Amino acid sequence: MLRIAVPNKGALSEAAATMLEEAGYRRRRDSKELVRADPDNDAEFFFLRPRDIAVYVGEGILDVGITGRDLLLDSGANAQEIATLGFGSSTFHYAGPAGKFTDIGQLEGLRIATSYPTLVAADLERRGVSATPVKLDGAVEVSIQLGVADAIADVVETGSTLRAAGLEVFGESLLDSEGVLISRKDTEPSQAVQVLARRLESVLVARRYVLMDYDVPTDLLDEAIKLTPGFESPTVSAMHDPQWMAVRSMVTREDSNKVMDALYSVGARAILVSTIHACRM
Ligand SMILES: Nc1ncnc2c1ncn2[C@@H]1O[C@H](COP(=O)(O)OP(=O)(O)OP(=O)(O)O)[C@@H](O)[C@H]1O
Ligand SMILES: O=P(O)(O)OC[C@H]1O[C@H](OP(=O)(O)OP(=O)(O)O)[C@H](O)[C@@H]1O
Ligand SMILES: [Mg+2]
Repeated sequence: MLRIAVPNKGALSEAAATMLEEAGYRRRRDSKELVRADPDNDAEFFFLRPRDIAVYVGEGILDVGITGRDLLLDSGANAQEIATLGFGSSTFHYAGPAGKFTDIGQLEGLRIATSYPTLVAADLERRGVSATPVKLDGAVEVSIQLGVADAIADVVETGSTLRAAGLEVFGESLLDSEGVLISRKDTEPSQAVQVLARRLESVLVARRYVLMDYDVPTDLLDEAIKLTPGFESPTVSAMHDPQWMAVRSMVTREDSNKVMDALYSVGARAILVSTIHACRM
């Protein structure tokens, strides 16, 4: 039985649940359910605080989990990233009152409020800056105004929380984070974990790519398939009329309209795009 840790709430929970559902796993019935059996997939889901997930996985209590890279690093848990999941992206930055700081070195001797004290302490040490992390659970943007800190270090997604508090980032970001699949460090992920990872990777591919079909005059085939090289190689099929060929290939969703325009210019016709419901690459 594969035991999987999933964020029970917060910024990662909805996207994680949707992705698992698309990967064929059972979704929980309501947001209060903390354990969900999925016998069809020989799996059991545990809905936990994302901050705690790395600890359960690092201890080997649960086999695999979904959390944020920033939370994984801050936990110091014995867990490793085995896949990136393409949601929950954020950056992690130092910030202070607008105009006050330009350089991380200016934090020497100051207090820095953060919900990620381990991450921040490690970053300061690496930079040789001696400052004091002040651990807060959240709403760290207001801590400067309340006099418990001189600067903050926090997750920045759109930047609107910082702006609303009259703060701005300074210095380089500490890290770029996103949702990740994690397993215990120094242990080869089991077959079942590898199947889960492959299913999740397939969801990303199915979201990112479309299937493109078109007909092209046989003498223009080589020119057309340069525009749609696909993964391994495009599928080229004969048509009833020998002057035409049919081509099928995967194209990134993002590029699909440009590719269709270019194919049309080359002479391709009946260009069709379909979504990929599921795949294994
Ligand atoms: N706008 C965002 N705010 C907070 N976390 C975000 C955001 N965008 C992405 N994340 C990521 O989500 C994870 C934090 O999830 P968590 O559930 O702890 O935060 P939260 O949504 O702030 O929940 P909480 O209600 O406990 O504050 C981190 O990996 C973080 O990088
Ligand atoms: O750059 P933004 O798009 O504004 O997002 C980042 C903000 O969102 C999160 O806070 P959250 O709303 O989770 O509240 P919290 O501080 O209590 O965790 C995070 O801690 C930042 O404060
Ligand atoms: Mg939060």
